[in-house]
Amino acid sequence: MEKFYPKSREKKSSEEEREPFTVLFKDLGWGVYSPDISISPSPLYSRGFFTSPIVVGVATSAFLFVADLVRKVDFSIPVDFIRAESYGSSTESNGAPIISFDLKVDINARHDILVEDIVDTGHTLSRVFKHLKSKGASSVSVCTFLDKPSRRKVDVQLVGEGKFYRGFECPDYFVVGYGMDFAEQYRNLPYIGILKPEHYK
Ligand SMILES: O=P(O)(O)OC[C@H]1O[C@H](OP(=O)(O)OP(=O)(O)O)[C@H](O)[C@@H]1O
Repeated sequence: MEKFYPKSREKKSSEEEREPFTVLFKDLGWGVYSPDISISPSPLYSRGFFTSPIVVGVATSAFLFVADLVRKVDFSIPVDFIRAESYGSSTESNGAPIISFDLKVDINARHDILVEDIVDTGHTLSRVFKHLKSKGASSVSVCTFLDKPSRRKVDVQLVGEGKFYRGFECPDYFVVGYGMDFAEQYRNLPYIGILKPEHYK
């Protein structure tokens, strides 16, 4: 199998050989995030009319990216989580995610920034968008750490003036770490790895 290593590393150690994953993105510091990802207060803020957008993290996998992202915002911003379940312990989406955990904050007439770890088939995003729209969101933007456009099955229809921000395009491998799991394992890896197929096939 083709393996992804940072260009600077030519040889893998025997320890890496034993790991169930190969490293895809290692240094997840803010510096490597796309400069496209920025959250700025509206110009009305200075006139006292500013209403902050609401950060909506998609649980569970986005929890680390949400934590890193909001700590880079230098004004008060509400944060809430929603859960849309589409994968069990399998590596394939079942194509029909359900909202199994809903927001606490009122998003009616507010601008939302939906924060995801990865957009794959687009089913989860599509379902959550529909839900946020039904709750009266004025607009919904997406901020995803990884984007796997090669696997997209449904078009991402942004809500209102919403925009699509992404950190990295992800090759078509099953990735774990930085919040992402396989059967609830590996979420706490401080980097992103490609799970070796022999561990899930
Ligand atoms: O674009 P899609 O094909 O819908 O896949 C993307 C979704 O799948 C993952 O969540 P998952 O359902 O695995 O739940 P988790 O966040 O609890 O791990 C990921 O966090 C996204 O929310």
